[in-house]
Amino acid sequence: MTALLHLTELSVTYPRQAEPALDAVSLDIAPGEKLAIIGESGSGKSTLALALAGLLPRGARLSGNITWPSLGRSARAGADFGMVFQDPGASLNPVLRIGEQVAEAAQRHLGLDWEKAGILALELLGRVRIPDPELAMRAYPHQFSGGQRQRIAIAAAIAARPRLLIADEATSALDVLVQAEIVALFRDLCAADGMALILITHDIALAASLADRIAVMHQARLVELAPALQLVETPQADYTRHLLGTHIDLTDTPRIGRTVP
Ligand SMILES: Nc1ncnc2c1ncn2[C@@H]1O[C@H](COP(=O)(O)OP(=O)(O)OP(=O)(O)O)[C@@H](O)[C@H]1O
Repeated sequence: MTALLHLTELSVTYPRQAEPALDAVSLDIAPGEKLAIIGESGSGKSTLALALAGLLPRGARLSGNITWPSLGRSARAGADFGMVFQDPGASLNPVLRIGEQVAEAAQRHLGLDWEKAGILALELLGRVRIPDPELAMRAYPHQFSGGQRQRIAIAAAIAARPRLLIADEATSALDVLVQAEIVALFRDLCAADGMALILITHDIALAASLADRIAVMHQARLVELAPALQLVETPQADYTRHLLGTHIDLTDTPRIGRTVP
């Protein structure tokens, strides 16, 4: 199958830094694939996401290649890929009504008129299970809980039907129940729309329960990339074994549904 996204030897060095924050990372993502990227704080996960979204700060040096083989051209932010972050406040405008924010994404990227974009926004709010979408369209971000704001940010990010959603710690600030709902939403969106997902997380159990494959980052490098259960059950890299050993007790992780030998 033609890859959706292909990274070759991608490296990033931030201004005034001697060491790269991302060091020669190569990987493919298939259309519809759910890839989790795990690793300790500072290992380069967000840098990878920012690099492929074209959002690195000015002065950052990027080398290597990012191609989108199944698109046959470079990807457009918002249209071909969307992003959601840990803080939905980063992507929602506090003084714009929810309906306008979601409709604006549809209008801009799909070229819909306001009326059609509004109808789509209403449908999207229903799809991400915001209660009473009609009322929500006229409300402002502060009138919603953190979990609901994250759902709204997801609705805006998927308004243009992107081929890829990048979720950078998008569930880490939420309580466990709300987190599970957002994860179920990601799963539904990928299954229904064939959308691919890059899920950046510290939570190995979450990665193992949702992702098709898991990439492990350590000190700017990709140290292991394997199907999720294989990586959890038979990790190859010493660092992955260390991470699994220190961060979760897999014998006590019902979300994975298996135990490590
Ligand atoms: N704008 C920046 N300028 C300079 N250094 C940066 C910048 N952003 C990140 N870094 C550094 O790059 C390295 C990788 O950071 P990055 O945020 O990609 O890691 P991460 O794995 O996403 O961490 P976390 O899980 O804490 O978000 C770290 O050493 C970090 O301090």
